[in-house]
Amino acid sequence: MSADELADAREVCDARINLSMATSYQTENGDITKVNSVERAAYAFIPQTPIRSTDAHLEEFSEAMRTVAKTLRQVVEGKAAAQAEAAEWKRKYELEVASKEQKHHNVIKGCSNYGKDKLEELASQMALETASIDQTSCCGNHGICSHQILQDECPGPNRIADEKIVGRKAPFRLLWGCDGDKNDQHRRDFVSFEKGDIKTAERSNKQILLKWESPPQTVLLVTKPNSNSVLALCAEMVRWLKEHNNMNVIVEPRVSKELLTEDSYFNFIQTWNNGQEVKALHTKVDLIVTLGGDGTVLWAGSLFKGPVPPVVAFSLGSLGFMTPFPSEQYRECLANVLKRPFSITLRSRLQCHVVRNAAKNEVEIEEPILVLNEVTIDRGLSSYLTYLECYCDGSFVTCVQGDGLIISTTSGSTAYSLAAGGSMVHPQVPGILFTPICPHSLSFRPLILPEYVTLRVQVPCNSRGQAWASFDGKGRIQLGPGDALICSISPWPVPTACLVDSTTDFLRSIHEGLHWNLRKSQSFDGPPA
Ligand SMILES: NC(=O)c1ccc[n+]([C@@H]2O[C@H](COP(=O)([O-])OP(=O)(O)OC[C@H]3O[C@@H](n4cnc5c(N)ncnc54)[C@H](O)[C@@H]3O)[C@@H](O)[C@H]2O)c1
Ligand SMILES: Nc1ncnc2c1ncn2[C@@H]1O[C@H](COP(=O)(O)OP(=O)(O)OP(=O)(O)O)[C@@H](O)[C@H]1O
Repeated sequence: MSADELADAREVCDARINLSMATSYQTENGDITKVNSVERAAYAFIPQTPIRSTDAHLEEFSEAMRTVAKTLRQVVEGKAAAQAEAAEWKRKYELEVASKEQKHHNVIKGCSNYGKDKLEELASQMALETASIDQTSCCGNHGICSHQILQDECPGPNRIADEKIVGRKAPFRLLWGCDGDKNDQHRRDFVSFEKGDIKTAERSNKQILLKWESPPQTVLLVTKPNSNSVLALCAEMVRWLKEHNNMNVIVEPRVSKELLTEDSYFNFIQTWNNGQEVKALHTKVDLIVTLGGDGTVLWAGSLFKGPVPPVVAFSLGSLGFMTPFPSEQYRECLANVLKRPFSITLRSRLQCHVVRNAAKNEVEIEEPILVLNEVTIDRGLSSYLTYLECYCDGSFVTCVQGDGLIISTTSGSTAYSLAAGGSMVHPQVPGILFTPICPHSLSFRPLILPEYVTLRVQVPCNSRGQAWASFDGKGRIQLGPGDALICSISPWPVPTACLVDSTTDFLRSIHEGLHWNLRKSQSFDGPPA
């Protein structure tokens, strides 16, 4: 070895000694700065020494092996602990099952020895005890309590201990939003949660039938104007109702005049002279008969701001989506409706309020406007985009920028909303349709919201223009910046008589009225599938 080689070897040794000292220093004191300066010196030397590189790899390898060994040891120890714990839980569970069986046996034995009086006494004690056990839990006062059912165990001396076992599931109750406490029985029809298992009511046939308890006596006839054929049929029907059924007939003032001009025979018909009498109509009318198209049904509904008597709609229009009865067979149809039970569709209506300057909370209290089809908020004659802010129960829904918005009932889903791209919805489905008109957006799909929400459509204060609200295509009202329209489902539906039943009539209307999904069938002699 030359003198130079010897000097190099010494430097290597010195550096290795420094490094190991520095490492132990780090372990003992954790002084990172010092270690780093030593490491820097060491690593500066490493490229020059193949010995250092091999040592470092060996150190890393042994460290890795130590880590693997440690992990394996932990796994083995953990598995053993888990097995021991599982065995302990199994033992406890078996003990509990055995003890429960024994107690249950005792209770049944106890029960069979009790007389009826004793059982009643125990049951009432049980109710008292339960009330005192948990004063905060609900027992039907605010909703349906699941633990009302959990308490249905056979009473006996071990009742409280039993309850602990029977009531393993935490009792809970379902509460019903803002309506609070009323009408639990009605709600049980929709959802039950016996023993804490939430279950919806069985889907039986929910077709509603109307059965007269005493014969109907008064008919209101509503007819499409400006039609001689309708007036002729009206006159014929009035005669038949009077002569064959001895019924009182009420018609609109316009129709009364027309009939009396034709023949003084119609002196017996009744009509009204003012709005007060219209308001009282629902107290006198047993049945409404309409002669016309869908517009006449809408018109008849609009005469009733509260309850609506059942409507029998004869078809004398072109589409007749809501007019299932054929006018040529009016005698048979009316005879059936007057004497036998018949199916009805409860068509929900929207009640709409216009609120002026809603931003300042200046609420204008007026009678709501009721619509059977829809309320439309559009740009009217304005050439600007309508800009509308929409809220659902106080939550922001969206801003409409386009020609407008349709808020529709499910009955109205086949009218304007359908033309604007909304879904067709069976009229008995409880919902409100939210359908934009020509939105200037690629992603504005129509929505269907639950029937219990309240919608608020507001023209923002900084809107460039006005908007217009119209109700079943009529009665336009201007909405200025800051004004709002508020709508929700009215408690007063329009009950319409069905020719067959709600579903059959609906499907017949979309097939025959709208030619829904009409397509020539593919011939069978094409290429194999
Ligand atoms: N682009 C459109 O489709 C459009 C535009 C404006 C109004 N309308 C609808 O017209 C209704 C007013 O009806 P009208 O007879 O007084 O006016 P109308 O005489 O202009 O008739 C409108 C058409 O809509 C049909 N229609 C009405 N209600 C329907 C329903 N629930 N289901 C299926 N079709 C229905 C009618 O049979 C008629 O063919 C409004 O409530 C609105 O829904 C539709
Ligand atoms: N009793 C009424 N008084 C005033 N207007 C009515 C009355 N009945 C219907 N109308 C109006 O007359 C218009 C036409 O009525 P309707 O839709 O019933 O007939 P139609 O247009 O011939 O039928 P279809 O719409 O099926 O073609 C509607 O705008 C409706 O509002």
